[in-house]
Amino acid sequence: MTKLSVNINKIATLRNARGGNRPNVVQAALDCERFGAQGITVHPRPDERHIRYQDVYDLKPVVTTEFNIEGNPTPDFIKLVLDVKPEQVTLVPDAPDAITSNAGWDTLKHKDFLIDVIAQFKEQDIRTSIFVDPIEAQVEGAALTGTDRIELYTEAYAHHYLSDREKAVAPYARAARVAQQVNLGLNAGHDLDLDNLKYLKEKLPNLAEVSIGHALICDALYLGLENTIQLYLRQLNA
Ligand SMILES: CC(=O)[C@@H](O)[C@H](O)COP(=O)(O)O
Ligand SMILES: NCC(=O)COP(=O)(O)O
Repeated sequence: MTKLSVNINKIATLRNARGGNRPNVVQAALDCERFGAQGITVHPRPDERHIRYQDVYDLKPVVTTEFNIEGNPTPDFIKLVLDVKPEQVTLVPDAPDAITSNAGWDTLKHKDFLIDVIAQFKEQDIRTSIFVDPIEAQVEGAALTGTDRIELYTEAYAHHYLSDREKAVAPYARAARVAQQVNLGLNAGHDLDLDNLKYLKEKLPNLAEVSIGHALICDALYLGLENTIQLYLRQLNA
């Protein structure tokens, strides 16, 4: 089974556009769970333009599914995660001014840094995942950091899916096989949507979890949140 974790950053973006508390991010997380989501993902950034650090503290006591916090492990982020103790932390090497995440870790170059940070989280029984491009050497490098899982960065897959889905998925299928060989759990995310999700899931049999935000929240504007979550779950479980 592949779990669906809903990334609620875009709910926070909408709220922040006006100030105030509409839509209510905590209520939205609870509703996502009520509608079938098996996890809630947040990705706080240093400028707090989406999810704020306070949201993360507010969400922890109420989220009853898997809570996944994503972000670049700056000292502030590490403190937040160690305070909140989510089920999973996903390390993403995004620059503070990047519009969204745009690359995976170089696990070979940053091996010592990742080993140190991952050890801090694992000491507190927080499952770790690191965001990587679908490159076999990077997956092997990830295994040397002590992480429990990797999250494959699926932007390239999503981008090329409509023109040639077989070619688009090939590096991901290879990376997934390497992950299995080196005993790493497998997550995936970025730009996944109702069109491209089912095929990815078919080609990556060991896919444990996807985190989806942007497209899912856009779909919910037209289809409603409950219906949308059900449609995504159907793509994963067809
Ligand atoms: C790691 C990743 O791909 C997501 O966390 C993504 O960066 C979040 O989406 P936003 O950039 O839209 O907040
Ligand atoms: N880890 C990926 C994620 O949380 C959501 O990415 P996106 O669906 O907003 O592109």
